[in-house]
Amino acid sequence: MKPEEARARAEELRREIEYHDHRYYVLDDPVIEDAEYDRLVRELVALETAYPELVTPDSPTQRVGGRPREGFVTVQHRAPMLSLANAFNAADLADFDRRVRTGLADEDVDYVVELKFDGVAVSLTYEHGRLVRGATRGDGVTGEEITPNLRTIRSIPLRLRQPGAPNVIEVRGEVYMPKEAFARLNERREDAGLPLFANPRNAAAGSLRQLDPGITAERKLDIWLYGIGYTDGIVFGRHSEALAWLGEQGFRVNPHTRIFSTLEEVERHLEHWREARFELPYVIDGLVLKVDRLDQQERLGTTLKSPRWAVAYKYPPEQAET
Ligand SMILES: NC(=O)c1cc2c(N)ncc(C(N)=O)c2s1
Repeated sequence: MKPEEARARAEELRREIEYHDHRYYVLDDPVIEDAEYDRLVRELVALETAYPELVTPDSPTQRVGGRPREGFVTVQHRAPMLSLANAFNAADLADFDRRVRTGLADEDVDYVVELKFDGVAVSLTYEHGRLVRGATRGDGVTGEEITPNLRTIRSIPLRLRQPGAPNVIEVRGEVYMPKEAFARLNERREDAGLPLFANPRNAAAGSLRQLDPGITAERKLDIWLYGIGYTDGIVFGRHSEALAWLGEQGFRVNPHTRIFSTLEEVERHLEHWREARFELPYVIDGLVLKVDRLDQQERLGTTLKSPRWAVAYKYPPEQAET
């Protein structure tokens, strides 16, 4: 095969593998048999081995890369990752809603209501559509650079759907360990006489902060994306629009998000999830309410710590795992 044919075939294989990764890991709806998928990957690995100059950082073969690092580098988030004020009951919610409507001079308000995942908050930076950096939230301003670890999470796209990719976009989400994976991991650790993780959040945090990405890759982590930080080259009018765009770009966005325009509807929704959350294959500790229109978010602004346009409604902690 001539080099330019190899380059063309490698790019064709990458797109095909990316498509199937998206179907399998993001949509949970594969359209190819595992054996056929493995054949595609083997062909790409063979091509990249024969023509090493073909290897690109965003090739699906480069997910579990690099030697273990000595330590973690810290990075500054271009836009701070704020924490959320909490609401624990109907009175707290009514206070939040009143403050929002007062701040907006009684304009109509739509709330986007999303599940609140009990995992590790991370920020993914894409430049010209390619994943260039991943970091933990840290203290909201400075986080730990964990790009190689995040690249092992197969539902994280290494490049965005072209065209339409902005120059820079920081995407926020929560890395978590599904309940099933957590139970299996602790079983293995018990058999190996290792200390057990207390809960899926600790297991996710411990798995993400591995200096060896090969270990992270074994831990079956996953991610939900739910926010956008700094952007250059794209503007959204509503948070719900940003979520839809994330889904179109191939990100894993949670299907239980809803939009309501009255507090009564929000409260009915929160009551539904008070018990329904235990049926989910991942842990949530509440739900998050966000004012949908971004111009209204701007007008409400933030305190030093938290946005005035969002609140986390928390359920009482789950009974300790028996
Ligand atoms: N600190 C924050 O801003 C957030 C934290 C979380 C979280 N742990 N889970 C879900 C969401 C969400 N759906 O927006 C948010 S937002």
